[in-house]
Amino acid sequence: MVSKPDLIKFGGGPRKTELLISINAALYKNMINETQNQVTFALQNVCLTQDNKVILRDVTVRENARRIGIVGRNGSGKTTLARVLSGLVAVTSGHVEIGGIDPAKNRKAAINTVGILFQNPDHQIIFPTVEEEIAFGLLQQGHSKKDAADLVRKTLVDFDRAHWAKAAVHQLSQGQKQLVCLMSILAMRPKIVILDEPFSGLDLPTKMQLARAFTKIDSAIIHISHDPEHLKSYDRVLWIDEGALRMQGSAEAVLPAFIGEMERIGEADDLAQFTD
Ligand SMILES: Nc1ncnc2c1ncn2[C@@H]1O[C@H](COP(=O)(O)OP(=O)(O)OP(=O)(O)O)[C@@H](O)[C@H]1O
Repeated sequence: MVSKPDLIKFGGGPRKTELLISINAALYKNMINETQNQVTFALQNVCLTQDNKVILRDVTVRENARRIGIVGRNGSGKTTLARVLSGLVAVTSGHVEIGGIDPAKNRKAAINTVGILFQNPDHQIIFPTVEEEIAFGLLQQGHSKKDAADLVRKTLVDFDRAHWAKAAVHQLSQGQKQLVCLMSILAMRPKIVILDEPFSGLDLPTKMQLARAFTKIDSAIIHISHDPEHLKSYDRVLWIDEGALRMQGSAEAVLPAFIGEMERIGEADDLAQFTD
């Protein structure tokens, strides 16, 4: 369990659905701000073992792009990699650098460098009202109460949600809570935003609305997903398989290879197997 101060505010369906998501991906790509920053990160021989289980296996990778996707099956290690990149988890061996820092060793710099949007907003939100939730990260960054309040207001206005300031978070829908988490992260102006399965559990209209909110992200983006549809428009994609880097390259190169392998596995019945 990650403590709140460490929870840096960063975190073959029906054809019609696929079509809508594709349209949305195209819309998203066109709306992306061309001045967006790039993510630079490098992992050198990164291994991570937790509770005697090897989760990341000798991952060596270097990337420098505006938007990087990370794809992989359930349990392949994507979320763990996101935690490593944000500095929430220290590696067992190897070296991690993102945005010019080692995020686990330099926590203060990490708060200003990387924001992470988690899969489940209920794991991220702890304050009763929207404005308190957004203010928290800003206060952690060292802003005065007044500056934090101004930045909260500005962020809400940027998202056309000024009327949400006093709203009780527990009364919001999952999609609305996810948007609160996103606003909390962006208010802090991180250089890099990590999105960890941000559409998980959301219905299609909510996904589309959240995807539009992502277009307001000027920071570089690392987007983690098991669904290749979400990463089609990304500059670079890493495929993580059983804790190791299986492939890296353009979305056009990696995603078809990933889909082919997923279909091959889907034809078989590996759900029958137990893993260690
Ligand atoms: N603290 C831990 N101790 C032991 N095993 C863990 C721990 N955290 C994660 N794991 C295991 O490590 C593997 C990778 O988990 P992780 O959550 O990083 O995968 P993921 O690709 O994000 O999966 P999903 O898509 O299902 O969210 C899984 O088998 C998980 O059960």
